Amino acid sequence: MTGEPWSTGVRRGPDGVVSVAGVDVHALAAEHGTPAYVLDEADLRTRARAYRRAFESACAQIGAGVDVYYAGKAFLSVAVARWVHEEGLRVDTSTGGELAVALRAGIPGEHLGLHGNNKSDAEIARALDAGVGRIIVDSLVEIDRVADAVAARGGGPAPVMVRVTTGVHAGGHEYISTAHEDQKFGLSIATPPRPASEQVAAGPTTSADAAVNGAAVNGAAVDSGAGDSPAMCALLAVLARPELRLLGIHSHIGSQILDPSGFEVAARAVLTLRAQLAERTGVLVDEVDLGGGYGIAYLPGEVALDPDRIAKDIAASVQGSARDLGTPLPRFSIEPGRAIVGPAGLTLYTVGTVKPVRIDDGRVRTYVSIDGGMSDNIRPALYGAQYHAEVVGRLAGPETVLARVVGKHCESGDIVVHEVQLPADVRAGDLLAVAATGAYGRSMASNYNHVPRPPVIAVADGATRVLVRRETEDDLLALDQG
Ligand SMILES: Cc1ncc(COP(=O)(O)O)c(C=O)c1O
Ligand SMILES: N[C@@H](CCCC[NH3+])C(=O)O
Repeated sequence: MTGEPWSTGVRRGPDGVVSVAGVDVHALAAEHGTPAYVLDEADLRTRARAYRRAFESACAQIGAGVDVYYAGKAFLSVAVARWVHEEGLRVDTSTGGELAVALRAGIPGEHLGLHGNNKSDAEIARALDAGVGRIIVDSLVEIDRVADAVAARGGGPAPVMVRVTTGVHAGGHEYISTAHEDQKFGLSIATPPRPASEQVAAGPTTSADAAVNGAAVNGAAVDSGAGDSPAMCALLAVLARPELRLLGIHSHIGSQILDPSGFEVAARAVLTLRAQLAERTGVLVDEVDLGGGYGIAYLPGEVALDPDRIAKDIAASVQGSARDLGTPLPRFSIEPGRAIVGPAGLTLYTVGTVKPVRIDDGRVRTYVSIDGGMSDNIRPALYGAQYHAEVVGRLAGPETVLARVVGKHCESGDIVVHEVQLPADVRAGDLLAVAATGAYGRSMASNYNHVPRPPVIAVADGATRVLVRRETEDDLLALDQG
């Protein structure tokens, strides 16, 4: 039991007992209880460093600068924000809550970004107070909202990027693919076909007018009047507001991407838009962000994207596109989340019941119920995501059964692992670990059925440390006003 999908600190001893970074699972369970998210600090740091180094070296080869932002939505705590920052990454946040964690960690504002398709005025104000390095605007109406907030408080212009959608559809599930057109994120680079009746409508006379006019209709307008794409309208709208400094263009094409070709297509599309804006206005934006989405291994035999390979490929395609377009290279950034924290985590559970169930084709499926479930890992229920599990507290015989690992919630879709071979003698009291749960496990956890959320325990050099404590029933009841 070494190698993917387990973190690099995971070992199985001769007695069959698994340890993480030198701490065995019995000690973990005795000290912290189950279920518990267990995070291998050295593994996480190594991955953060690997992404930064891979992109720095690939970008140095082509003469471009690069920043790597850790996408905090995958999992953020004060310690994790500090670790990734110590490893030279910046932090990308997508809500006021994530921003609060990053600020509590002491990350300087200029190393933070704020995303979100519906930022509140309070979130925008907090980002401006913190002096974040970039606010990624996601709609036309938000451009005015941010600019008005800057105008009201005075001070220098706020650095913004415009999030665009390139039409590239990539990723593991429709819900986690974010750059195709029929979804809520970003502004499309495609020019919408205009009904013939509108084609002779008099357009505004300048780019700035066009942008402002395009942005004015409750944020619903998608055309400046000059036949522009929503993305171009947004870029022009930003340039039209002196309270904003247009830093660059942002594109995130999806998540859990294992076929890297989508990144190259998106890079070309974004650089083309950058060149078009320069031709139109004389403004060549400095930065291009190609988002996150780098896929990891969830099952034995799956192969994660290799940071060195992907960095070289993306750098080459940025270089090729810039050359073809005759524009200088931009500074360049990426936002991996899952690839940094996903493989570093596992969830440790205790088996409660084992129930053989005869299924349609006459086979028997062994339902193994653990002490957590969809409240600590919603991904199988939400996306049909696949995970791998093993009995980790003892040696098991060679015989296995077809098992389904299920939770304790009142929901038949409460499945944590759809299908896995477990030891035939799997039984109550067994410790069971599910691999690669570091990303989007705790961060998407809920209190369904009033189940308190598990703690996040960091392990390093044979010692454990509670990063996020276990919730208690008292925590839940404290919210209930009677
Ligand atoms: C804008 C943005 N950046 C970065 C990420 C991180 O993605 P991942 O965790 O797949 O790397 C996401 C989530 O998909 C995102 O929406
Ligand atoms: N939450 C998603 C990924 C993030 C998608 C949003 N950008 C997952 O668990 O895979």
